[in-house]
Parts: sequence; structure tokens; C-alpha cells
Amino acid sequence: MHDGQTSDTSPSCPIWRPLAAARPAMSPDWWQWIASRDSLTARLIDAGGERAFRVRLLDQRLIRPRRDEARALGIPFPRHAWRREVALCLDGRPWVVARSVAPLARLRGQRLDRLGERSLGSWLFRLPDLERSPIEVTASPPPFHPDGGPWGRRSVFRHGHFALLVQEFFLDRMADDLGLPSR
Ligand SMILES: C=C(O[C@@H]1C=C(C(=O)O)C=C[C@H]1O)C(=O)O
Repeated sequence: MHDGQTSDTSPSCPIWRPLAAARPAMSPDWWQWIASRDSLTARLIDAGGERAFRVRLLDQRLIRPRRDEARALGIPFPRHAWRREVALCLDGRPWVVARSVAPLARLRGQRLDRLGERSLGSWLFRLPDLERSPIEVTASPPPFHPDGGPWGRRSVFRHGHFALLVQEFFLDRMADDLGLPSR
């Protein structure tokens, strides 16, 4: 699943804006989710109540990152990166789809491919000295998944030389299940 090298030539590219620029169009309910800087995994488990939380691994492989991903990570465009795509599901229903990209040169021996269906967040937030960049927001649909939703967000996590871009798209199904506004 993670051996092949493919270049990512998808033409659809989300338009990212600073969090503050999206605020006027965002309901207070969604702001609570989008602006939060702690673990989304923990928040989903909490909001899910009795529902069972599960990470479904959709894909992981070596790729050439998209241009916007390379720019967010501050790496030259053609460099190789490791990419993981997951659906974060409650009772089997995907609420969030996430795509994370780490430049190979910055992996520093971290074997993220061994995470499998364990949540990245449960590992990430245990790292000492973890830094998180400002959050950026998009109203574009996820470029790697057929389901749509109100908002996507992205930020870069750093721990020493290790860098990881995490992009999370919140789906309409989550809004339906939690009774959240459409935006
Ligand atoms: C970054 C976090 O991890 C979550 C889990 C992910 C995974 O397992 O690939 C991806 C994005 C996240 O929403 C988090 O919990 O905040």
C-alpha cells in the first residue's frame, strides 16, 4: 500500500485563507471546531458520546506533494513526501477526512507508516515541544474524497526537524449527526 511512488497531479486545489478571514462566514458552532488547537481525535470522541470512534486508513504512500502542500511545508515542489489519508468515523460514518503530508527529508526516523488505524493525533500530541502553525481554512471540498462538507482546515506541526502538514475536512454527515449549522 505504501511502496509505490506516484506524482500527484490532481487539478483541484483548495483555496486556503487565514482563519480570521473566514470567521465572518462561520457560525459560532463551527468556529469551536475549526479554531481549536488541541487534538481533533479527542474532540470527536468526546462529541461522539456513545458512538464508536475509528480511524479508517484510506491510503498511505510516497508521493510528490501538491504545489500548495509543498508551499505550506516550505519545501521545494518536486521533493518526495510521505502521505496518509484517513476517514475519522463515528459508528462507521465518516465525520472528517484527513490528509497528512510529511517531507521524507524531515521524517527523521519517525515510522508513521506503522500507525495503521491508530490515530495520528494520539501519537502527535504526546510529542514534547510540539509546535503548531496558525490554522488556515477553506470552503473548498476535499480534493481526495467524494463527500463534501462545510469547512476544511490545515496547519503544520513541527517537533525539532520533523514537519507534518495536516489537512482536515469536516463533512456534512458530521453536521447532520451533531445538528450543526450548514456553515
Ligand atoms: C492531528 C490529529 O489527528 C487526527 C488523526 C489523523 C490520522 O490518524 O491520520 C489525521 C488527522 C487528525 O484529525 C488530531 O487528533 O488532532
